[in-house]
Amino acid sequence: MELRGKIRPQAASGGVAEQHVSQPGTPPPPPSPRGNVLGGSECGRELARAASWRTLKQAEATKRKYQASSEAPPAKRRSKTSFLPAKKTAKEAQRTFKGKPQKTFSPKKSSAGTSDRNQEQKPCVKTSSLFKNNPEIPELHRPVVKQVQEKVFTSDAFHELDLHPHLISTINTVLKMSSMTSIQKQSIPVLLEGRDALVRSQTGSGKTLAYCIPVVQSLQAVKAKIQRSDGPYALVLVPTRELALQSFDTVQKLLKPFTWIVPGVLMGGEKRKSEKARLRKGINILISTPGRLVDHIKSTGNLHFSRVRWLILDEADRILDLGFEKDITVILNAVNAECQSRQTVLLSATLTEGVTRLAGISLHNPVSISVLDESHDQSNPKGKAVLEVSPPRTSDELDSFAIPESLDQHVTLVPSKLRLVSLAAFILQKCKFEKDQKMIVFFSSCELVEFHYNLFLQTLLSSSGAPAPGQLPSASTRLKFLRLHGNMEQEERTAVFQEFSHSKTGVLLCTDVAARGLDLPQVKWIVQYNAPSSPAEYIHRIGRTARIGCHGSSLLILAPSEAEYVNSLASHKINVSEIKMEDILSVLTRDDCFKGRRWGSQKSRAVGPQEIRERATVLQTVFEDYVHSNERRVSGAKKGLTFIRRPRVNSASLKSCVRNTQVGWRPASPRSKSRTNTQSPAASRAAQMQPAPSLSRGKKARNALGERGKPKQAYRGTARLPRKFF
Ligand SMILES: Nc1ncnc2c1ncn2[C@@H]1O[C@H](COP(=O)(O)OP(=O)(O)OP(=O)(O)O)[C@@H](O)[C@H]1O
Repeated sequence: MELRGKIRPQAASGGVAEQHVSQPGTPPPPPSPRGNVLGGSECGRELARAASWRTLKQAEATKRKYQASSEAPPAKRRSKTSFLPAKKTAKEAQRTFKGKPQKTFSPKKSSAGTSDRNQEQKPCVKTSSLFKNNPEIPELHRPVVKQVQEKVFTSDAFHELDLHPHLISTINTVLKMSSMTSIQKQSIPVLLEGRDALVRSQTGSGKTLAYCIPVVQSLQAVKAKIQRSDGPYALVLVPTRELALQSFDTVQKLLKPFTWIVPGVLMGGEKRKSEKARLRKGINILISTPGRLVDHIKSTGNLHFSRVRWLILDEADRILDLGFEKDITVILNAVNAECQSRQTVLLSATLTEGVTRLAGISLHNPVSISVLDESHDQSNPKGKAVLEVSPPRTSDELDSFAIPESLDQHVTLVPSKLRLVSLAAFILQKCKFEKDQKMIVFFSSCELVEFHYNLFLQTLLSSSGAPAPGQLPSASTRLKFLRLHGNMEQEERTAVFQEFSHSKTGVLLCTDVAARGLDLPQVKWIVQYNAPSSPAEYIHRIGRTARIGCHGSSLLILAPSEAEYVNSLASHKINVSEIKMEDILSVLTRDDCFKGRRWGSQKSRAVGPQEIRERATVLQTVFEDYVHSNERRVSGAKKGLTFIRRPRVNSASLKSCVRNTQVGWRPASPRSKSRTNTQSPAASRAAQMQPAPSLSRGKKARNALGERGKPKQAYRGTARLPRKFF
């Protein structure tokens, strides 16, 4: 089976054509009409450099030369094992741009609709050379820090607590749990005493039951039996719809023996009318996303809070971060107006400044509950929970997050042009060549998820045994791709969430909509294709694996210029070990469909860096062909790359390095309104509309939302993105 790409494997080593390297005083060549829309998040100027600034003459001459010898053009290498060729000399760069005007190549010439034979006759001028002119990958000098660890399980059984026997038997028989986790053991008795609390423990340690059990225990004990028409006794606020469904499911199970208490869920994307009808009938434990609850507070006459005894904010720091403060204020005002005393509980694996601030608003004399290990807290040698009256912690403690012991964290430094093939190679390695792997890949925007989902679906995946045109010959029936983001219809979101939850394998491409709280069983790998917006988000993303004592791994993909991000993680006591990009790409040698032409006839040739480069280029070519085969795909790719979120970093130097690499099609100056010749028209318009980068979190971030919560303009400041982005 022939690949559809027009570049012949000879070009794989990257020697066919030269790329533009900016030299002082050298006029830039005209932009290619196509540009290279691939290459991951740091497309911007790097992407522009990667575009095909080549003359037809040069390409044809090179092709003739190597076709004659049926040899691949020689790759310039620094050393035998290096994947990154030496930088161009000034002379070489001059040779590239002096002389006749540069010609560019029409997208039509690369149309995927043309036959293979036609393609062979066309000049091999299509793909930018993947392995040339990449930034050097720095040595990663990561500081080794001692991570904060928590003990997950205790040997204490639920029946040791003073709970209703039916509740205990439901926990044992329906949830199939017998012993408590550390955070449950510490929280349940305190919450049953009626105290407000801040609960912090690592991801996947059982915080949901830590609040659900006390709520159910206390409500079933209310003397005059609760009536459905009484309305809410407990309000549970969560940041995402999927988490709302998940929490509702847990509450529903716990309520099995207490049928007179009615749980209910309200969330965006559902029909308001039917929610109103359910509210009218009565919901006693109400689980909701803040926005939808505010909707009902404003428009549903019969929503009363006079009986509210519990207010629970799960993932409380997220609720604050995403600009929900205004919603929370409306909710608190509505609740306070009708009920004077209630118990408030905030939970999160990352108790941050934000949560503490929120605690200042709504908690009364709160207890801080967390589980720390003995090494972290010398005054607590047995690793018992720490119960304190707030303000509870030093800033060092607040900045360090516990990570599950059985979670192996990795990082890899990959130049922008190689990000896509590296991601694809990693997915193939884990989910095609290894058995029963379930993986989540995080991207920074809905558009990026859509783009990669469609790309992988069309190129890596086969529904039947035989690959369709445009697919790799190795397209696998074993691979399964799913996607989840905030721009999907709710029905589809729910279906995907359920499918991935119940599936043993599969790759879920998603935004941070899946980063918080979701309990998706058997996930083995978490990949972060775009750096998270903060260390806290890093913790929550990787926390989708290694839950409740299971083993899991994570991989963070960074650009060479983002290497310092590893230090930023270390300052929060997060340890990552490096995987070399070469090792990720080397998986391509396990699949003969990536063979370049010259290796085809040499069966016993040893696998070396040159062959890996060649195979990576074959894969990249398939991707580029797919994208360039129609305008819609090109614009989809550009759209995806327009909204790149930068990681939230503390040091000024890191901020500037991230600014230079993370954002796509961004003018050099963040405030500049001029359109650079690397910008797409849409991106240019978006750049002109963007709010000042000084916009900060919360209230200001909401300015980017339209009336109905839709982004009304491109939002690319340093602030957190509005929640609609996820
Ligand atoms: N006592 C227990 N024994 C066994 N499994 C438990 C116990 N408590 C909770 N679990 C299971 O552990 C998993 C993680 O629980 P949960 O989702 O509540 O964690 P979490 O701390 O809220 O995580 P996150 O911080 O990611 O939201 C769930 O599958 C839950 O059913």
